[in-house]
Amino acid sequence: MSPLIEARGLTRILHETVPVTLVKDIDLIIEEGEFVAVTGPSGSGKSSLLYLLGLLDRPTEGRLRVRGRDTEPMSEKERAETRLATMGFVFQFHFLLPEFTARENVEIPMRKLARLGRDEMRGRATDLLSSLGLADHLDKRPDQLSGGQRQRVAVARALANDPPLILADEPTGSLDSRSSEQVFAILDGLVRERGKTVVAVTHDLDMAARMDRRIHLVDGEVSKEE
Ligand SMILES: Nc1ncnc2c1ncn2[C@@H]1O[C@H](COP(=O)(O)OP(=O)(O)OP(=O)(O)O)[C@@H](O)[C@H]1O
Repeated sequence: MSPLIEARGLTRILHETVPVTLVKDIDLIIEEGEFVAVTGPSGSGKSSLLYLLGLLDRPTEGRLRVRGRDTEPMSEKERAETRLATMGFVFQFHFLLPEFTARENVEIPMRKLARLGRDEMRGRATDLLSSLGLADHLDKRPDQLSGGQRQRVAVARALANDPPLILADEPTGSLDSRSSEQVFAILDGLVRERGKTVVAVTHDLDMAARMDRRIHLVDGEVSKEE
């Protein structure tokens, strides 16, 4: 079976007045069921790499395959469809829509994929939120939830379409240690119990040490993999 993600020579250069290299010549294979940390100093290209893997940005050189499919010839529409069906995103700041409830925020990606009927979407959002300990908060808006609860809603939203891959950018970066531990345990459980693949950017080296593999970036290049 093809790896979930296969990057070869992945490079992203911004062509400003002076060219800025965000990531350079990255070779990376991510198999299903792995929990992978992306670490490195501030400005080393961690988020840029995650955006490329998540088809939110296009490389200027190199190749990226998702489940064996070359992403280069894909149209924007195909990229968006691949993203919706294959990936869920969790960012440092939850980016929930403030005017919608927790349940509605989880339903939104399902509506975009349009695979399920209304009742099924509602049922699935309820189940996902309940499985993350939020059964009593389904109808609350983000401003009525704590930081840790909001981030759990964001995880539920990332799982809305049951994607094999979760890409997380500092998912615990804005949380206190107890909420961080909860969110980490949820991500870990997704890998261990539900066979998901999680790639998480983190500054937290203790957390990275508990993942399966670490990719360390310096100046946009992989300096160490362990
Ligand atoms: N739009 C842009 N214009 C100019 N420089 C940029 C732009 N986006 C990113 N950069 C630069 O590219 C480099 C990589 O940025 P990136 O956000 O990927 O790093 P990071 O490792 O995720 O950093 P942090 O840990 O601080 O979030 C940084 O030096 C950043 O300043």
